[in-house]
Order: sequence, then C-alpha cells, then structure tokens
Amino acid sequence: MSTATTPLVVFGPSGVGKGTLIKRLFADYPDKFAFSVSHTTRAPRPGETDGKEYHFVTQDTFKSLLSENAFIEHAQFSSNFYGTSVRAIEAVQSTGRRCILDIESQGVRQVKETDLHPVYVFISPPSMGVLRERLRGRATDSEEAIQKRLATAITEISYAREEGACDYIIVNDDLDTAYNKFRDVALGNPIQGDTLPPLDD
Ligand SMILES: Nc1ncnc2c1ncn2[C@@H]1O[C@H](COP(=O)(O)OP(=O)(O)OP(=O)(O)O)[C@@H](O)[C@H]1O
Repeated sequence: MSTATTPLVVFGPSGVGKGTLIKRLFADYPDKFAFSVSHTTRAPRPGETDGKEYHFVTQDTFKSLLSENAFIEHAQFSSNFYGTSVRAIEAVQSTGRRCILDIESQGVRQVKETDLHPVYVFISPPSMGVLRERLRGRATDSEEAIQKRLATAITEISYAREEGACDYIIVNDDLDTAYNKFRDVALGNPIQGDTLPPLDD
C-alpha cells in the first residue's frame, strides 16, 4: 500500500507537541497530508462550517452511524460524541493525500480492532518535567486542568509501553530533530525510532 492510502495515527500525551509537528508538516507539504473531518454532536461554534471543521450531527444520527459501524473510532467528551468515519478517511485518500489521525490511546485501541492498518507513531516527551513545563508554557489551561492532563499522560505513556502499541516512537526534545524524524515517517521513509525515556520524574 502506498503512503497516500495508509493513514498515519499520531498519539501521545497532551502538550507533547503533536499539533506543532503536524502543523509544520501540513505547512511544508500542503498537497500531501490532511486530517479527516470528524463527526460531532456538539453545536457548531461561530465561524464553523458543516463538513469543514466537523460533520455536525444530532445524537440520533450519531447513534445510527455508530450502529452501522461507520466509525473506526469514537469517544465522548463531556456530553458530546466525536467520531472518525471510514468515509471521512476515504475522502482524504480520494484526493491522493495521506490521512493523519491525531487521537488518544482510547481511539488507538479501537482503530486496532478495524482493518484500517495505519502506521502508529507515538510522540513522547523527554521527561515528565518537560511535559509539565510545556503545558504551563502554553498557558491555555488552569493549573487544575494541567494536573488532569498530566494524569491522563500516564495512561497514554503506559499504553505506548504495551507490546505492539506503536510502530515508531519519536521523542520530542529538540523540535527540529523530532520534526525531521516525524516528516520521514509521514513521507513513508523508514527511520531509526527512539526508545521511550524512563518518564519516572
Ligand atoms: N520540541 C519542543 N521544544 C519546546 N517546546 C515545544 C516543542 N514542541 C512543542 N513545544 C511547545 O509545547 C507546547 C505544546 O505543544 P502542542 O500544543 O503542539 O501539543 P499537543 O501534543 O498538540 O497538545 P494537545 O494534545 O493538548 O493538543 C506548545 O506551546 C509548543 O509550542
């Protein structure tokens, strides 16, 4: 299968730099990569267009799509449902682009049950201390929200330690070094992956 048809799943704790890496990839290769458009039951925010940021659907529609196995992964955040449909991935593939999925380990586990067979990349922080500093430096969350994200980070990291959880581990310490590795994986070039740091600090 060519890389244009094999999706790339990117996961890792919140604040590790997934968005930073993906944004740079999209900027460098605007015609090669894209996110799929997810479904959500949450209301559109001002400026959001149906089919662009999300496919906005009702709870009933979401449930019927779910029962038709339309989603390769889905999750609930507060009272809203979010899901990635097979068709949304196919829509990206039909443009000749590689589909990038930025999801949590809960979603990764679900994708593993499907016949999608993507490439899985785990983005690791160099240490828990650095992750904490990045979350604080981003200054988008309260200290309480940061503590919650750090607790969730433990779940993400312990999943990455499981046998066969990921094809590649990239430690996002120096951004350019991590990006070069990430770009190579995204372009379908094999890399020497990193080993997971102890992350016991
Ligand atoms: N290698 C790096 N060195 C220093 N700072 C970095 C590095 N990579 C990312 N950052 C910074 O860390 C912060 C978190 O990055 P980012 O928002 O991309 O994380 P994320 O994994 O996408 O988080 P979320 O899952 O919550 O969206 C940002 O302020 C970003 O600029």
